[in-house]
Amino acid sequence: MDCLVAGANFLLKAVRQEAFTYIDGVKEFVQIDHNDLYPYLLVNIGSGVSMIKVDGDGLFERVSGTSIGGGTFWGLGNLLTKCKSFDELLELSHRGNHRVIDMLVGDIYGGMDYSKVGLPSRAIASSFGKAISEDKELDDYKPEDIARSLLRMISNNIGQISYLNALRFGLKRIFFGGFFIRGQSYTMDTISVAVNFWSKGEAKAMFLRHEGFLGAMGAFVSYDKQRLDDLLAKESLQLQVSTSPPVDTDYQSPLNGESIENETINCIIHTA
Ligand SMILES: Nc1ncnc2c1ncn2[C@@H]1O[C@H](COP(=O)(O)OP(=O)(O)OP(=O)(O)O)[C@@H](O)[C@H]1O
Ligand SMILES: CC(C)(CO)[C@@H](O)C(=O)NCCC(=O)O
Repeated sequence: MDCLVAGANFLLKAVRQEAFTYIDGVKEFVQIDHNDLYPYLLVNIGSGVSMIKVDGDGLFERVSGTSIGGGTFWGLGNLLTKCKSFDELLELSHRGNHRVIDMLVGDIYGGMDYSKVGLPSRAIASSFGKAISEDKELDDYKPEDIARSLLRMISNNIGQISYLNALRFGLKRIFFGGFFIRGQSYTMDTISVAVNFWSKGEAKAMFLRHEGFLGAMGAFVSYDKQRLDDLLAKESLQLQVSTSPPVDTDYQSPLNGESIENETINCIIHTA
């Protein structure tokens, strides 16, 4: 966890366009003022989910978490859809319709909003709730609809718990990282919507371009920390970041092939 936090702190300080919001398919980079970074909530979505209040370099507390995370999506998705890989499950979820299985507020209130308590008709009243009210077996549902409901359920839940923890500690910023996100638009959109919904528009989810590599980056920078701190202080360090996948893996870039001006392939540290 030390490495995870060190990696997030380093990237947020060293990479010009590291954090971004993702709302309705629109990505907007957020300028981070190095002197006003802390405190923030770091939500790392790996197999499980850790929520960490970060107060400075090496200063952090794991304030919450949930076992319903990336491993749940992959594990339950595997059982329910029989897909063979995580990428196949994600791909399925892109094609699915969650309304087939999720019970919406409108399903309960005759297609209407439940305005009195601020719930729109399209809000999910109960994830997978329709599956109880119909005489259907698992095989009667399309794997893509199951995958979509599952992704939505898990992403919504993480977004909600994250916001409640930010509220609990008065944190203005929530950064989401971890290999579960993988720059996937639907995942990010759902988390953003959840944070927006539960905060009544007060908070915005922010994502990290190098979300899957926070721990590795932290381990790297912690190896010779004093030297890196000196270099950062002198601003003689440039980090060039990848917007393209490494050649020998099937890793999908968080930017889905998009490139950002003047930034190049691979994570290279120049010490000028
Ligand atoms: N190609 C992939 N194969 C398997 N899982 C993937 C893939 N891409 C993304 N994931 C997601 O990443 C999750 C694992 O993330 P990560 O490697 O960060 O977790 P971890 O280090 O095992 O978890 P934790 O932080 O709980 O210790 C998987 O559960 C899955 O949801
Ligand atoms: C157990 C760890 C910290 C391992 O990295 C992670 O998987 C996690 O945060 N799981 C969630 C545990 C919980 O808070 O219920």
